[in-house]
Amino acid sequence: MPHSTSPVSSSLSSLPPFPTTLPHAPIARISSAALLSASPAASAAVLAAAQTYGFFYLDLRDSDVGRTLLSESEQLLSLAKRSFDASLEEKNAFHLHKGVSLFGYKAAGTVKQTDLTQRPDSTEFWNVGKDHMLDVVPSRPYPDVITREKPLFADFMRGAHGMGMVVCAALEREMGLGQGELEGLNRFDMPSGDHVRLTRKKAVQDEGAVGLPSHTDFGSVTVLFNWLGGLQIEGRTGGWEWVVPVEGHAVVNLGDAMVTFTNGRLKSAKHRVVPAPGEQGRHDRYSVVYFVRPHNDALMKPLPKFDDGTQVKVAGKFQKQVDEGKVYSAGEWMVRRAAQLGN
Ligand SMILES: O=C(O)CCC(=O)C(=O)O
Ligand SMILES: [Fe+2]
Repeated sequence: MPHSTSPVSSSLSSLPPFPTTLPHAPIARISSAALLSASPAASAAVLAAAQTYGFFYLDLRDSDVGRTLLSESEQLLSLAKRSFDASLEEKNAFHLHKGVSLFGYKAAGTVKQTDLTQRPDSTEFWNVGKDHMLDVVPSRPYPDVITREKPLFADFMRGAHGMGMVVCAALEREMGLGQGELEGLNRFDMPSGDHVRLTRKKAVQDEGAVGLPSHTDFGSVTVLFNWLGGLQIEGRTGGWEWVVPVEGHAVVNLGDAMVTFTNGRLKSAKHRVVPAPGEQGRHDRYSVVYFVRPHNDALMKPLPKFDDGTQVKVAGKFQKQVDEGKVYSAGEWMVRRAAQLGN
């Protein structure tokens, strides 16, 4: 592909702007080019973000890998539009199986409620496994609209996972870890829970609706593309702050596995999706997400440097067994966490 420095055209510019009056989360913007060249300042910015908000914007306009990801995220956005257009009956034929596997279709209204209002979520997903698109394991069924685009998924997955590894490498440098210590827990070529999630939340009919209830991601690194507001993170004083989509940037956040590996030194921030505000709410809201997860055989325990005989609490429900000395493999952990997703 010829080298290009021109910005990737984005569908963001065709949507109404995010209202200027709402509070933006003041999260850092970090250059992908700087991170790819192991810049100390960019690496330090990643660590600072990982210790405070647990979220940052990754500028993808300034590197080849970044620009490819931007262009593929746009292609996956149009695929998402086509794939959700099928009837509910057609989509439900591929529904995920609660407590067994995360992959497949998830209808709106089936995510476990965590918000005080206990209202059903209003977001649909297609969770498409990395192992299925890269032939690491035999694939489960997906609709044709997805299987036809296997090369696009595979390429996007490789690039997004690679960006996750660039983030891990920065954290290794900044935390005095061995080179590859975090990366080695998230192998792309081994069976894992890594996947692309396409989401759709239909244009707002009810402003009190829950897009996605508050949660933490349970893997290592999440690389997220969205085009309309709605994502919020818990600010440092406890209130919700808006993570506003920024042209040419992905939103990156850490999940619970990184909290476990570093025994609480890094943060997996609580976040949620609410209806897009103002004029934006008149449009269907989509997101394209890549979840880097530890490979299935990785052990969910602190790295030697951070192992002091105790293990910090994440996702309370399973803590009792951990306190009693149980070490989960990532594979077991994912199945248990997936059970919380509802069916
Ligand atoms: O759609 C978004 O902006 C966020 C989605 C999200 O948090 C998730 O799928 O875990
Ligand atoms: Fe999330």
